[in-house]
Amino acid sequence: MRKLDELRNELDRIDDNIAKLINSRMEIVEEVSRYKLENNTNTSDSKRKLDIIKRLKCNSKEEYKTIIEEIYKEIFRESEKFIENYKNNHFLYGLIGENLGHSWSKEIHSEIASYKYYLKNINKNDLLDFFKERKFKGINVTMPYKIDCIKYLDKIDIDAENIGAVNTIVNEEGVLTGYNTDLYGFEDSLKYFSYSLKNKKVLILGSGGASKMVSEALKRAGVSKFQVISRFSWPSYEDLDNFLDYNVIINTSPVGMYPNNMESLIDLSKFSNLDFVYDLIYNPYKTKLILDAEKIGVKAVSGLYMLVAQAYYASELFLNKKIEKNKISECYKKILLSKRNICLVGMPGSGKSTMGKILAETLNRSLYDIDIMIEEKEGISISEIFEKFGEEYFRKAETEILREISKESGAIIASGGGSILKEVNRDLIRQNSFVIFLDRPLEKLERVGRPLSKEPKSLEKLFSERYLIYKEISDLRVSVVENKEECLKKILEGLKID
Ligand SMILES: Nc1ncnc2c1ncn2[C@@H]1O[C@H](COP(=O)(O)OP(=O)(O)OP(=O)(O)O)[C@@H](O)[C@H]1O
Ligand SMILES: O=C(O)C1=C[C@@H](O)[C@@H](O)[C@H](O)C1
Ligand SMILES: [Mg+2]
Repeated sequence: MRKLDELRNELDRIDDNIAKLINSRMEIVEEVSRYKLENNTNTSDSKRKLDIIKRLKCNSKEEYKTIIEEIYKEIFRESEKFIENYKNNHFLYGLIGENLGHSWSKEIHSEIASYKYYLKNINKNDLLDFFKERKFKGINVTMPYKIDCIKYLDKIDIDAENIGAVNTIVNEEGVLTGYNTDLYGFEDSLKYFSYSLKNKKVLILGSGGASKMVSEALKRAGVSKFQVISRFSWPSYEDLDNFLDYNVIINTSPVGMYPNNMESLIDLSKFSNLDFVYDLIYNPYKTKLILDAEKIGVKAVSGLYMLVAQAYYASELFLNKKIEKNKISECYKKILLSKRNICLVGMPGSGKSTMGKILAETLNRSLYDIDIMIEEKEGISISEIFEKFGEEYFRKAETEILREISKESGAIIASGGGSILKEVNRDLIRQNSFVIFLDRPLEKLERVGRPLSKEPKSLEKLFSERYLIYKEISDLRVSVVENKEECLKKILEGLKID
């Protein structure tokens, strides 16, 4: 038998190795912490932990299995503690709320200032601890905590107090002050879009924190009358007939917000004096309410500019310094460009798939080629779908796919040539897309494998039926030059991307 000293020396060597390995493990855990902070991911994955313990026990001697289990439980506990602490210590600037998957605030703040800004989902039950610890320097607050958070503050700014909701909190040496920069963002947006609410009769849809903010803004703007419409009390959406002479509708409710795109509770055509619609929602860029307003020629504004402007004012408060005002419109334009899809429309064979692919590669964005997606789903070619099931079947499949794809942000969409014939498809495309019409001379259009334009005569007919619709739906018309690189250049110039 070996002597005790000898055995202890052996243990020391093994411990050195274990400590080295634990250090290496913790370095990875630190990377995981960073990843989880950046991506707003929750810490614990119980199934994964159980699987690991099971695997490690499999590789261990029968009499050591429990030891392995206990040691690993401890390693997991400590690692989780480390991750939680890391996330709390590094969450200096950011947004708290309940479902932040939809938020664009991270990108916006990184355009406006140089601090790192993170998103943090918090459960109602953890709110108290979060504010007790108060490790952050400056945060934004969104649904559903804009009202609830007030009780944790030490001070509240007068405008936020009048509104009764807070979206910005600054921590100055442990003292928390609440502000409402949504108000200033909203007011700025009206100036940017040159609309004055003075002497207007305004309907506000929704009765939450954002509705309170808009009510305050309306008082400050000197509106002649305003009315909040709420699902829960009088007047509700059933009572709208009493307000059909109103001039302005402002939606502060989440109806129509991603992922419930295309929902609206209002029939705008009934309103006789409507001249302005404002939807505070920014994803989708154009809600159904906005698309409907545009269709009847009513000026309509989306929530994106306001979102950028409120972030700008929050940034000034976080940093306690002035930031150049032109940052707002610069950032607005950048975010609009990066978050809107680019949808290519045009005649069959005009180059939508080809230029879509090149654009996606150049801009490093996802590509959705609707025709290809239908072929993949059905397992046969477009020509075969037409032959076997007819055009109506194809059109249905096209709308179904568009309904999902058009909710995306920042993607390239190669649409089917005839998709713009249906109003629902036009709405789906326009909600989030910058639409580019690839206008290619008739004689250059490829006709092979395209059931509706096989014959020259039918191609001419399609052209006369569709040309005006392509022009009307598009934000940009590009005359296709017979050189793909030149064509790409023209598209990028139109988009103003260098
Ligand atoms: N700018 C261009 N210069 C030269 N050739 C081009 C250009 N754009 C597309 N092409 C060619 O034109 C043909 C048709 O292009 P493509 O298949 O991309 O059209 P499409 O609009 O997607 O058609 P469909 O509506 O049938 O899906 C292809 O052979 C492609 O290589
Ligand atoms: O969705 C978002 O990212 C936000 C929405 C509004 O509540 C803002 O007040 C908040 O600052 C950020
Ligand atoms: Mg194509």
